[in-house]
Amino acid sequence: MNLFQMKGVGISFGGNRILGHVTLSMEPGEIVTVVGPNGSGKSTLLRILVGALPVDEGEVIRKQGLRIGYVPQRLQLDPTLPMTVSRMMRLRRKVSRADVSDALEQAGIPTLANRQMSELSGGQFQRVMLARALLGRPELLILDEATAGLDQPGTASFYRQIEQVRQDMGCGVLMVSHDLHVVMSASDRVICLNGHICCEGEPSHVASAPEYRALFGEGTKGALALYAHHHDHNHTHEAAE
Ligand SMILES: Nc1ncnc2c1ncn2[C@@H]1O[C@H](COP(=O)(O)OP(=O)(O)OP(=O)(O)O)[C@@H](O)[C@H]1O
Repeated sequence: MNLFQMKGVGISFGGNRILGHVTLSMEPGEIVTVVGPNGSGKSTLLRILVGALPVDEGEVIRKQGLRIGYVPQRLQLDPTLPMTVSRMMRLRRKVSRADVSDALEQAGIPTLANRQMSELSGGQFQRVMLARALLGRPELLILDEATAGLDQPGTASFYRQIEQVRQDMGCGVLMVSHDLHVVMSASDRVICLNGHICCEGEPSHVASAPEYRALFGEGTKGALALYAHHHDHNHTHEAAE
């Protein structure tokens, strides 16, 4: 049974058609990444799936009772507001301290429960967001640019954690990412979006597809080289773990 099926989905905002003819489904345990240029409708696609936006065309069928965990693009917290990680995790729903502790463990940050949110590194903050999304034991985990602002080691480490979560919990993972180099190694399937699905398939297939090359550049010889990053300086860095 698919986690969801989107059939011919389209949506417009103020007369502008943002997405059209989107047909997409996912199986349990799959890791699927959506890539595409800015404004190509990636976040809109995720928000449709979460149920936050009604579609104008087509239909979205979710597995009955599908449990979704959502990590939004950016959550702003007032840094002057004292709040521990544990309190933040229990804000929205009634959960036990044991559940919080399990979720933090799953997210790879077992020792952070009593830390202040304002003291966390970017990587640690995103793992708290991940832990929060895991509280409801999702069958589908949806992440919208969860690694935005993290450096390369932080990003790679975050994706390794996602892979671990998938193994431990068996959930499907649908994410939007601009980290093409990691996407290609961390995903089972890549969807290339630009108002419609331009191409999709295994990472190696998508990386060599002309539609993908047209969007992300010809000279990359695949995505791996695209975001190559050389360090010629040293700096101290507080990683997520
Ligand atoms: N609620 C809304 N009302 C009007 N326009 C919207 C709304 N949500 C998104 N849009 C527009 O739809 C288009 C696609 O936005 P979306 O956020 O889905 O793109 P994206 O691919 O996630 O972009 P990015 O990579 O920059 O995050 C943009 O032009 C955006 O301005």
